[in-house]
Amino acid sequence: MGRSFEEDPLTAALAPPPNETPAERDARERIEAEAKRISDEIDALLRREREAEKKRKPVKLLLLGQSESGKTATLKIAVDFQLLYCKRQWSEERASWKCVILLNLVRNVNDILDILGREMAAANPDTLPVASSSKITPPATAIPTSTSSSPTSSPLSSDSEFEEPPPSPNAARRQSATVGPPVQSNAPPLKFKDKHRLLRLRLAPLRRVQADLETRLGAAATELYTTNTNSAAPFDSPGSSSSKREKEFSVHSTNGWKTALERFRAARRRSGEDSGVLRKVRDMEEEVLDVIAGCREDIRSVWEDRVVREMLSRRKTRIEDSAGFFLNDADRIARTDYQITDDDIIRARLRTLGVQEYRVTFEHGHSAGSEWRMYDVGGTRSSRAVWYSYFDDVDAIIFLAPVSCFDEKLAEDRRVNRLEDSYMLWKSVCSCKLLARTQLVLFLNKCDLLQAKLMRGAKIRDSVPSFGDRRNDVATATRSPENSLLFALESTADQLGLCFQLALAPTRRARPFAPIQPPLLPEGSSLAPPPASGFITASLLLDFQQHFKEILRTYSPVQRPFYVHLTSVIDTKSTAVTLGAVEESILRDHLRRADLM
Ligand SMILES: Nc1nc2c(ncn2[C@@H]2O[C@H](COP(=O)(O)OP(=O)(O)OP(=O)(O)O)[C@@H](O)[C@H]2O)c(=O)[nH]1
Ligand SMILES: [Mg+2]
Repeated sequence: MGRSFEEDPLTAALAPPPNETPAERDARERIEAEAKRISDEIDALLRREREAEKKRKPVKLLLLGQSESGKTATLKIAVDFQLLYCKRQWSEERASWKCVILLNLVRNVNDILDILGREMAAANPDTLPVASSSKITPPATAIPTSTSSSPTSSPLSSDSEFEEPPPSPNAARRQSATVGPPVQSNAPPLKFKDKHRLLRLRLAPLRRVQADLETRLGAAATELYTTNTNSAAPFDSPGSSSSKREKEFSVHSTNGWKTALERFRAARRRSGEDSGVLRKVRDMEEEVLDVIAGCREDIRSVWEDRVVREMLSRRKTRIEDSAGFFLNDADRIARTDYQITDDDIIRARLRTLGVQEYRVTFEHGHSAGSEWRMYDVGGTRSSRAVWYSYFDDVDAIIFLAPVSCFDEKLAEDRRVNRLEDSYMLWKSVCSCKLLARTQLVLFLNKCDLLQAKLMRGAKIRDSVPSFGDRRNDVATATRSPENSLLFALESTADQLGLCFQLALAPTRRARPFAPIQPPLLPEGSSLAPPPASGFITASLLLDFQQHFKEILRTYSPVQRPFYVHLTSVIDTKSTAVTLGAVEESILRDHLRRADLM
């Protein structure tokens, strides 16, 4: 039974005094209002402190996916375009990317020269190997062959320098991985001329440039072409197989491409100190640039040569789709005054070894005040064993699946289709109990390359058995009016580099991931179907999405939303928009999790 008003001492104490005059009441109410204001302020302060406390716990984000899926490219954009805080750290690093870009360019050229050499030898065995007594004038400068070579001797001072060194063992492996066998066809034989022989001679110094740059940059500079790991995701059972499995590299936050670049910087510093004493050895980067700049015209000639293009096309070799392709930019890059651009850095290819950690404190936007820890991992099969140790307490994973690779094999295991590998890896991530409450964000990446590939007539059903009878043709894309609209939307969005979020609803519904800029449909456009290639791409992307979504739904220990984005990560502007949306969503989840704790 409750107490009466008269009996409750608190109520009695708070009640206005009896016989209160209007002036006394005004004064009392003013005091009470002021007390309430102060109390509200204290409440707000406490709320802010609680929020800040939640934010103080770092947001942990992992980038996962197979090798060459675009993890490091995504991280570069996150750092360079989103996280202004570490601009300075980044700008220090960006200069070092120059040598990576030069290596990428030189490698493009040497890959072509290797094929050219073999084709010429096959076409006319008498002309090769190249005679050392050739009188061809080489490019004006070259770099020392190795750190042990005498700084005073000119690398081009003897005739033997005109001999083409055989491809390095790694180059040979690279060849077998990236270049198919000569295609038997009824086409007339290719007509190689003296010009091709001269080009091979004049570009021969680039082999040494490549070898030197690879030596300086270390293991990250070379791709991995074999592995003793057969499993897509050796982190599945950490207690057994993965912990015992031989690891490619140890886990170390300073390992990998940062280390590779630092090695290069250190070499540069040492070279600078030496030159202060003897002035015999010029700065490595300048020397590399001198050689490459001396080869500029020849690089252009070989890349624009009709016979060379025909040769590559007959072998179905698409150097332009390979990671770190810079031949179309050779005119701009092969100059002594080459100025590196942001775009070059995003497109540069350097393999990640081990795990790279980035710690960033946001100064602006939704995450202002919160610390983010981002981990970029090596994606080759033998690197995956170390991933598991980073799964604990992770807020979100951005999983990159390169969809253009549906007809390619893993470089490190030529028996495995790259798309199938992504499916297996995604399945392992989805089913991992430690990640049961982690937000998974899927990037179906390399949509630009997928579009280009489909326009050239590639067929997915020929390459991906798990795709069954689904067909990547226009009829499939137009199977229902509802889907037509969706395909049109997605196809258009795809062309704009926009993104979609699909909920785990039974019906297929796509909605734009806010905030989206530019608008979903460009001004003046309608929902009229885009060209057939757009339909094909959209159809395939939907099938890819559906497959990934089914895996998530089937194997997740706890049901969770399916977040998917269609990306061409090298399109920096739209990727920055996507990352903004992802950041907001991850932060929201992070704060919600903190509330539950
Ligand atoms: N055309 C195109 N190229 C891309 C895209 N995403 C990444 N790349 C390029 O693909 C290459 C490989 O990307 P990386 O970011 O190095 O791949 P990674 O996943 O970090 O690979 P690992 O470090 O070996 O695990 C780079 O040259 C990128 O510039 C894309 O959407 N389109
Ligand atoms: Mg990487």
